[in-house]
Amino acid sequence: MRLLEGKTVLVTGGSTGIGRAAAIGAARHGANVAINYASSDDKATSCVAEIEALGQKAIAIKGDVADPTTAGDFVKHAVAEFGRIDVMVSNAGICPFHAFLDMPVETVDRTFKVNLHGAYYMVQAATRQMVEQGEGGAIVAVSSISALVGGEFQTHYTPTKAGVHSLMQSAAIALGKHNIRCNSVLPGTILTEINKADLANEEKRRSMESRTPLGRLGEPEDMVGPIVFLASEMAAYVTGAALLVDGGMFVNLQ
Ligand SMILES: NC(=O)C1=CN([C@@H]2O[C@H](COP(=O)(O)OP(=O)(O)OC[C@H]3O[C@@H](n4cnc5c(N)ncnc54)[C@H](OP(=O)(O)O)[C@@H]3O)[C@@H](O)[C@H]2O)C=CC1
Ligand SMILES: C[C@H](O)[C@@H]1OC(=O)[C@H](O)[C@@H]1O
Repeated sequence: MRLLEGKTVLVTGGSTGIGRAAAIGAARHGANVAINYASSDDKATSCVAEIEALGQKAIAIKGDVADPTTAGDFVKHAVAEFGRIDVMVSNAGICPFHAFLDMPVETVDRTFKVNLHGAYYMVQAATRQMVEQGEGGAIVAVSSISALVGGEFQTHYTPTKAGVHSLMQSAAIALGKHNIRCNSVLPGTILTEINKADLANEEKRRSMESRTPLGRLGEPEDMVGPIVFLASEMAAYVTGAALLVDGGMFVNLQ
């Protein structure tokens, strides 16, 4: 069953990792897709090519989500190409691991601006367009298990993921009257560029795996079903919800 037939889906941070998998997964479900990305031109181009090979339309628009003007520009390009938008997957994010006591101010500022402010501007720009269209829509924000638990080298990062989770709850209330649903997915540890260096430490990687009841870390593809589900009419009565996608890691305390 194709769950997003004829829909226009926007994905931020769609060049690699979870965003790329979500963009290609949405296309497999019948959507035309616009991706935003920051720097990986070749990967963005190849994502578009993969989507076109599936018989769907795609565009890639470069832009830093931390810049408040990027969001409006992204939505404008998508509407010019596809006529409307139906779904926004707000996914772009960074996690520059660093200790707390000597955390540079610039690292804190940048992480907040990309992960939280960027999500805010994107969700706002997408839903302004959806309200204008008058036919509802869906937002799926990529938060994290880190919205619920801490990380020694993520003191600047975990608050942004809690913020994204909270943004979806408040946006669900603000936008319910427009039939715009706002939900988040909370991935556990998914093997992508964001944690390649961190998980190159064999001991750390093994310890993360052993804490995961399903016995392995996640792959970007593991995020596709949950994101497509929340974006689709299958989730027509789901809003303000947060879906953990972590192989059971969160509940494994002892
Ligand atoms: N991997 C994991 O274990 C987990 C990841 N997450 C979240 O998932 C999301 C995606 O991360 P993941 O796929 O793992 O990481 P990747 O590093 O593979 O992908 C990050 C994506 O975000 C884009 N991006 C980064 N900064 C910006 C920016 N300023 N403006 C626009 N795009 C930007 C990158 O674009 P480009 O490459 O072009 O620079 C890339 O497309 C993040 O929000 C992360 O916090 C949540 C929980 C766990
Ligand atoms: C980047 C980390 O590996 C990843 O990011 C998250 O949000 C998860 O909690 C993991 O720590």
